[in-house]
Amino acid sequence: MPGTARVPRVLSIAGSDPSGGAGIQADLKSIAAMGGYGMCAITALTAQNTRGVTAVHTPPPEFLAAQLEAVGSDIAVDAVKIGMLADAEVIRTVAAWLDATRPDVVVLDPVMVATSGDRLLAPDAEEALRGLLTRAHLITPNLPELAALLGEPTASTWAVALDQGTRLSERTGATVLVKGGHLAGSSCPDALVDANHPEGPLIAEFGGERIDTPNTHGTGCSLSSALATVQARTGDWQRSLAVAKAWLRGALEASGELEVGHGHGPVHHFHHAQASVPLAEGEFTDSLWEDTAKVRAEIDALPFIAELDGGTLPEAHFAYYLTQDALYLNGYSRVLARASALAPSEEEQAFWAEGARVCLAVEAELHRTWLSRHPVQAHDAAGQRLPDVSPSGASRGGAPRSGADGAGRPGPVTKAYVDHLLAASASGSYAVLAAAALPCYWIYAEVGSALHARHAGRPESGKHPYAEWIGTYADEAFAASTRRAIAYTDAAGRRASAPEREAMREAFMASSVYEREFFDAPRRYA
Ligand SMILES: Nc1ncnc2c1ncn2[C@@H]1O[C@H](COP(=O)(O)OP(=O)(O)OP(=O)(O)O)[C@@H](O)[C@H]1O
Ligand SMILES: Cc1ncc(COP(=O)(O)O)c(N)n1
Repeated sequence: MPGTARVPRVLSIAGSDPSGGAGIQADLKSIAAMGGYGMCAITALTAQNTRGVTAVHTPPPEFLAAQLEAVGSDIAVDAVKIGMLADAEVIRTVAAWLDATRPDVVVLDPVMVATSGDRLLAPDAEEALRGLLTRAHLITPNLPELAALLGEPTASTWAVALDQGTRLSERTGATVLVKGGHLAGSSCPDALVDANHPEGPLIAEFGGERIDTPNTHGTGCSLSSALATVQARTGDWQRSLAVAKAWLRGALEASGELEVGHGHGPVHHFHHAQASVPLAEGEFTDSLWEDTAKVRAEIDALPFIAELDGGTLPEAHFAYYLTQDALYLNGYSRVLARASALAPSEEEQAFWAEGARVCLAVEAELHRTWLSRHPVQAHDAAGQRLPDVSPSGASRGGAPRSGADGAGRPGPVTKAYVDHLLAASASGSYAVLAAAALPCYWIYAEVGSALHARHAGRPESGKHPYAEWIGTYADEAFAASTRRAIAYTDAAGRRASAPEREAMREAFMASSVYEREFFDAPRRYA
């Protein structure tokens, strides 16, 4: 019975296209894309590419019969898709096999002429092809093929096409998929026509806008084999077409990403699965890092970095930076504690918990040392120059802190950054939270080690007002933690679903932008 196979075993009986866009190559990709197990019996070999067909070789029909026998004698076939048949002998071979096996789902794409205009069926084989139509459950001709099968001129309007489809359905007893791909104009409708429906003739139309792309090589092959596969799962042509058509639309839209050939290129059969392609270790976080190249270049070019490096950073800016850093660390500590709570392994749980503890220790140390030497000015830069952005002047940690105690108030960047991290915590996704938390490790470590390396190479470094601070950037323990944070985020990314990976990408980018803003905040708000 059709409509029961979880992984439908689908046999394509069709020609080979070595350029991979049409024929059995397109069929196998489409069947796999729809969750089926693809098989193929090759009717003919073509030499073709996206520009056209240069040669066709049709092996002896006995060899096709041997392929069909080999598959059919061993494997249950849930659905069959038939494509290029080359000549009348091949058609007779396929007809005999269908009569002997009577598959539950037979989709016949009556391939006659390629998109390029090259013939794929001998002219004298058209009559034999008409004879095969009655053995199909669904026939999927394009408009010129529909007309040729009826011996009529090609329809130039959708109404005439539907009328022709109805008559072909009447004559063959099959359902006909009338395809609007060859119509002129901006719409590209399809319709399932069943003239023999027990409750009267049925025409189910599926509208669609034409996608502006030259990459239409193999659309008919792909749609028919996708339909055969989904039909084996659902047993319902309308539901199957809705799925296959939406998928094909995405494949046409994403076709430009493939950059295959110079003529009519193929569609992107696995566009929907691109984001869940298995990744090698480090590949995901490398791509996150690559995404933020521009933001990181902007950080390197900030006056704050050059002034810190050159020792010319105004002390008020440095004090503002330290104050905000302490406030940030308090919020960040809570975020890391949440990462610990969500972590999938004890090793990761302990890592983030230790990170949370270290943040509080560093915050306390900042107050004890640097902030006592570089106090925030009495007017509290963040609180005075800007409206207080935190309700009740509370720090991210929730403990009320006024400017008067010297701890300062979170500036707009600190607040926005920590709020973004807290939102990632609230998402409930460990992967998204790890991606949001990572730039604070990774970008800080990179900026710090570059600054430290530049500074250490200079002889006058001893007289530098920020030399001691820059010295803290050479912390090997922090570099090691950064490597572990990268590895855990990478592993989470490799496990993540496609939408979760996308959310990770967005979270990492947003945090990287906040890193840039954080370094620039003293100039703007101190
Ligand atoms: N530019 C396009 N935009 C949107 N849908 C399209 C476009 N071109 C073709 N299609 C869709 O692709 C499917 C195949 O249609 P088409 O009429 O091109 O068949 P075909 O000529 O048999 O295909 P092939 O190019 O493989 O020979 C149909 O569902 C059609 O609506
Ligand atoms: C082997 C083979 N089968 C079918 C087609 C039709 O596809 P299109 O019309 O998109 O060229 C083809 N070109 N090659």
